Amino acid sequence: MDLVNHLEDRLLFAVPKKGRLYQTCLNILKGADIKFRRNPRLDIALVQNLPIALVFLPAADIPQFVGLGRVHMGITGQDQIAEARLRVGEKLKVEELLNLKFGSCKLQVQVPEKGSITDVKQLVGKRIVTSFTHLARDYFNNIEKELKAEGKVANDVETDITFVSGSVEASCALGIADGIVDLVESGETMRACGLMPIDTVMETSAVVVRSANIAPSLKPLLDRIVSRISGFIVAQEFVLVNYNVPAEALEEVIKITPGKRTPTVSKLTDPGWLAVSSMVLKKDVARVMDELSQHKASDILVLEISNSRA
Ligand SMILES: Nc1ncnc2c1ncn2[C@@H]1O[C@H](COP(=O)(O)OP(=O)(O)OP(=O)(O)O)[C@@H](O)[C@H]1O
Ligand SMILES: O=P(O)(O)OC[C@H]1O[C@H](OP(=O)(O)OP(=O)(O)O)[C@H](O)[C@@H]1O
Repeated sequence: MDLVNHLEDRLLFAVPKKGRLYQTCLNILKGADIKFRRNPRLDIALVQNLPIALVFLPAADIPQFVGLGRVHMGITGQDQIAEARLRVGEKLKVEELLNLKFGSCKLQVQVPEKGSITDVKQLVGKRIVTSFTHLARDYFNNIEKELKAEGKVANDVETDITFVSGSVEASCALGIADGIVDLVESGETMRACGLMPIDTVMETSAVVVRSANIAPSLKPLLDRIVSRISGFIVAQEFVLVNYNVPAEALEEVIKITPGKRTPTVSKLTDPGWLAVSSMVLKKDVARVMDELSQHKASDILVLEISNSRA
């Protein structure tokens, strides 16, 4: 099929084609009932049940495609957006719509654990290797400016920033860098390479973005997709906790499970008892169950939420 001739009037949605964000993005598309079949050789896939075309791109390129209006919306990291803003400048019109709360990590300045550098100021005038050259340049410009104003370094000193596209952590060991600027999540890669963090340039997570100049006719569909994705993300974050409680304990247990908006309280056939149903953050569920038990709640059930809508 000649895909290009099928793109007109479709909402173009950019999705990372590989890397850390890829699999979760596929889960999100499924959760939003966006059905497609992708020919592995093609980076464009027509959605079967909605007038959307998915465009599979490197996460680093998505801000530029969205920000210059070549695709209408996308998913990428805030780090990539910040880098693209510095690279492209004012022409980049990209708007963050929704934080997806995955792909969370920190962009950090790292140096060899066993070296003499312990402060970023010591890296001024030295060699930095990174995939985020614009963010690193901006970060070191500020430090250089400060040190120059204080007369602590000469005016012509400039930190050397070199681009590599991956395996940044190998740079110090290979003798091409005195420090690096790279992403850290668990810290395993950093530690395995004998590096330690000395500062954080920014924190990042994956977000849904849209182009600032999108045709009004596409806006309702874009809003519908964002609402579906948002519902799916909430469903991933929360569980539903149901339990029974003596009426006199209601006030106390509601403090433990206040819900996302408010809990549902229903009568039971036994007039002294009530049933409560409330959304609880997955990460808090064990503590919440312990506290409910201590406050006379019984028959506590935890149910997965497969999807939700605000
Ligand atoms: N370790 C990590 N933990 C969480 N999120 C990460 C991590 N590494 C990267 N990310 C996020 O994912 C985005 C894409 O990074 P990734 O390195 O996966 O991309 P890639 O270069 O396209 O893929 P690959 O490294 O496989 O070539 C980053 O910009 C960041 O927002
Ligand atoms: O703190 P950690 O949990 O170890 O994660 C950090 C690593 O993850 C990313 O790279 P990735 O593995 O995606 O590959 P890359 O180095 O080729 O970009 C990042 O660039 C770090 O190398």
